[in-house]
Formats: sequence, C-alpha cells, structure tokens
Amino acid sequence: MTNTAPPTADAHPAPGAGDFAARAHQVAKVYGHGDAQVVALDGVTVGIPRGRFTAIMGPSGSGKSTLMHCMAGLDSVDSGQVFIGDTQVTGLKDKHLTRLRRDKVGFVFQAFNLVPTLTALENITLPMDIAGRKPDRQWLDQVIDTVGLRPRLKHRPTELSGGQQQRVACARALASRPEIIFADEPTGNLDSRSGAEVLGFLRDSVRRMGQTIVMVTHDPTAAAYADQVLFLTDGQIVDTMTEPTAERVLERMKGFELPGVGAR
Ligand SMILES: Nc1ncnc2c1ncn2[C@@H]1O[C@H](COP(=O)(O)OP(=O)(O)OP(=O)(O)O)[C@@H](O)[C@H]1O
Repeated sequence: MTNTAPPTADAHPAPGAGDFAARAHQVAKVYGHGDAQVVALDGVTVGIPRGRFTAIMGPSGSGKSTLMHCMAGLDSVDSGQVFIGDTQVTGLKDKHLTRLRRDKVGFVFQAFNLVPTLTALENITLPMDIAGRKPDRQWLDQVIDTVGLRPRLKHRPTELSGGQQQRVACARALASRPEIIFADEPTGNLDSRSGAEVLGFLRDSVRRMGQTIVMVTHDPTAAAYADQVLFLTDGQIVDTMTEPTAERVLERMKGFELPGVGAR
C-alpha cells in the first residue's frame, strides 16, 4: 500500500490507498424535473480515509449536504455507488439500510436533536438502548471524559448550555464506536468558544480514539481542525487540501466566490 498523506504527529498512521471508511463512486443526484431540475451531485468519486478528520467545504448550494446525506444512506442516489466500509449502501433495502445506519454510522447535526425528557447520559446511550446493545463501559467512560461531560451526566438538555448539548450529541455519536461519524455544521448553532471546544473534542476523538469523522462546514476556522479539506463546487470535488489552516482555506474559498455572492 502506498502512503500518500503527509506525515502527522498523531498516533494513527495515515491510511494507504483503499483504506477508506466510506466511498462514493461516480455518484450523481438530481432534484426536480424539467426546468426545475437541479444537478446537486455531478459524478462525485471520493474516499473518506479511515481514522482521519475530513471537512467538506464549498459555496452555498454546491452539494455538500447532499453528498453527506447520500454517503450516510439518508438520501438515495440517481446513479453511482456508495460504500460504508465494505458494505454497498446503494441498493440496500430499507430494513438493511436502517440497520447499517444504526450499527455503523454516527450523526451530529447543527440542531442537537436531544430528547428533552432524558438526562445527558440517557441521551448518550439511547441509540444503543434502542438497538438492545449494552454499552462498553470502558469505552463510554473514555468518551464521556473526552467530551468533558462527567459532572453533567444527570442534567437534562434544558439544564445544559448549547455547547454542552452538542457535546452530548458528539458523545452519543461516538458511544457505539461507529465506522464513521457524519457531522453537518456541528458548530452552526454555537458561539465561537463553544464551537472551538466541540471541534477540539471531535479532533481528539480522531487522534486519540481513531474515529473517522467527516464534517460539512462553512467556516474556514472549523475546517482547519480537520486533517484534510475537500472542496466541492457545482456538485463536483474540485480540490483537496491537507494540513489546512483557516487562512489557506479562506484563500481557497475566495476562488469560488462569484461577484456579489458570498461563499458561505
Ligand atoms: N430536496 C431538494 N429539492 C430540490 N432541490 C434541492 C433539494 N435539496 C437540495 N437541493 C438543491 O441541490 C443543490 C445542492 O444543495 P445542498 O443542500 O447539498 O448544498 P450545500 O452545499 O449543502 O448548500 P448550503 O451550504 O447552502 O447548505 C442546491 O442547488 C439545492 O437548492
């Protein structure tokens, strides 16, 4: 296996070719018909490296959320294939798709999506409770400590700050050790300090625990927490940046801006 990624300081070696937690091959997705037709994804081929933090950036409407939803099996594709690990997601029947998402995928959304009547701990273990699986106590402890929630485990969501609620959502995604976590604008509802904390925890979970995370963001500062950034325009991956900094990402994004249209 060749190793093309740049050297990094963390404990998890960069993946070689083929070592992807999720892959899209020639994925196309079209919304609407006739004059109202929108090509959201135009033949995207991409691999999300295992044990790495990948950010997806691009102008508004470039297809970021569509790509994430298609790769996570939340939305169907019109052509092409999506794989999570070795499992082909495209073509799976609903029952198998639900099981795959439950067993192999974690999600963190902009809205925290916590159950208000449950405590932080109950929210964290809810997906496993529903699946009838016992949490691995040692792993759960490590996740809770990584996101710094130990003193808040008995609190309900309304008794937590936005940043703490998003940490609960991150812990919920991490708790079952999914093959991959998809995060859609996870800091979109947070102030910059809470956002930095959450991004730090996501990055720690990659570096310390070998988690794979892919995150859609508009924010160059958030993207700079990732190991690599994929740039999407008009439904196509047009560039990749390793070891991003906020300045370099911002500079790259300026290349996508149309006069009078901001790259959100
Ligand atoms: N359900 C839908 N029906 C019709 N068009 C859609 C639908 N979802 C997305 N689109 C269109 O597909 C294109 C890609 O949308 P998508 O939400 O993936 O972009 P994005 O890069 O995530 O945008 P943003 O940064 O604004 O969230 C856009 O032109 C959008 O209007």
